[in-house]
Amino acid sequence: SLVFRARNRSMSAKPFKVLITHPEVPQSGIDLLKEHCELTQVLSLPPSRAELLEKIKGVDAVLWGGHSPLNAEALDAAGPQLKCISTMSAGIDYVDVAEMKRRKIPLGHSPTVLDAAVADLAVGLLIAAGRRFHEARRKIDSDNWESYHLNWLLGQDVRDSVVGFFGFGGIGQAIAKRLSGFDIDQVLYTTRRRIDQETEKELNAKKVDFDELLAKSDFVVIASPLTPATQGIFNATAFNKMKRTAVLVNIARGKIVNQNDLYDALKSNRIFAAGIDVMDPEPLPPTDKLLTLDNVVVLPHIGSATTRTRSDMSTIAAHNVLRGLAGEPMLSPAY
Ligand SMILES: O=CC(=O)O
Repeated sequence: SLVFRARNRSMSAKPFKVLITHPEVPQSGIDLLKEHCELTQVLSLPPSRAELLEKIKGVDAVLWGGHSPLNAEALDAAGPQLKCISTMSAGIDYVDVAEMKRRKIPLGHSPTVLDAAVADLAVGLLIAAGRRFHEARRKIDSDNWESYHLNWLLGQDVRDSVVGFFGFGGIGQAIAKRLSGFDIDQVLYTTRRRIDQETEKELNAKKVDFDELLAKSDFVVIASPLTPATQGIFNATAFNKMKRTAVLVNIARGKIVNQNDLYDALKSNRIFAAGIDVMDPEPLPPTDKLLTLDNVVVLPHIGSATTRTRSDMSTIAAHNVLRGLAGEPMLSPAY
C-alpha cells in the first residue's frame, strides 16, 4: 500500500533510532536529530526510570537529558546495537564510565556552552555570601533593621582579594575572567596539570598545592569534577587551614564537600560564609540544618539554568549523537 511504502521510505531515510530520555530537552537538539533519526522520548515527568528502560530497547543512540544513572542496567536494556550516547550536562558523575568504556560506547557531554552561565552564577554567589545577602534579608523579615550600628552586616571585599580555584577548567577560568573586572589581587589554582602559561598570565593565575590554596585564598571556589580523588576533600581538616574570613563557593558537585563539616565550620565561624549551588543530597530536605544558618547562601542547582544555555546544551548533545552515529569523533567527547 501507499502508506506502507511511505513508511518504508521514511524508515530508510532515517536509519537510526534515537531515544531522548527527558520530556523537556530543548527543541534545538530535537530538531537537529529528527532530520536524520527516528525519535522516541520519555514523556513522564519527573522522568520515570521504568519508561526509560522500556523505551531504550533497540535504539541506536541516546540523548541523555537529566541525571538518571547511566549504568549497566540501562545499557543492558538498550541492547548490543547501541552505538553512542551524549549527556546534556557537563558533569558525568551519574555515568558508569568504566562500564561505557568496557562496552566501547562513545560518550559525549555538553561542557563549554555552560561555562558563562555557571560562571555568572558563581560570581553572584561569591558576592552574595561575602556580603551576607541571606542574613541581611532575614534582618528585614524579622524586623531587625539595625542600621544604627556602624558595623552592621559588614562583609568581605572582592577588590584586592586572593581567589583560589579548586579545579580550573573552562568554568573556573570563566569565573576568573569575570573577577578580573573586580580588581582582585591574585588568582591561585589547584589542578592536576598546569594550564598553559599564556592563560596563566592573562588571568594572573598561579598553580599551588591544596594546602597553599586553602591558606592564602580569601575566596575559595570549587570548580572541579566529582571524582574519587575529590570526593569529601573539603572536610574539617581543610576548613581548619582556611582563613577565618574566607568565603567558600561551590558550583561543582555537593559531594566534593563534607557537608557536615561545612555546617560545623560555618556555625562556629571557622570560615566566614559559603555560597553553594550544589549540595548533598539534592534535593536538599527543607529541614536540613544547613538551612538554619545565616552565613550560607543556598541555590537549588541552577548553574546552567538559562534559556540560551540549556538550548545550546541540547544542540551540542544532538551534534555529539549525530557524529557518534556517523562513526565520527564527537564535538565534545567525555573520554
Ligand atoms: O551540573 C550540571 C552539569 O553538570 O551540567
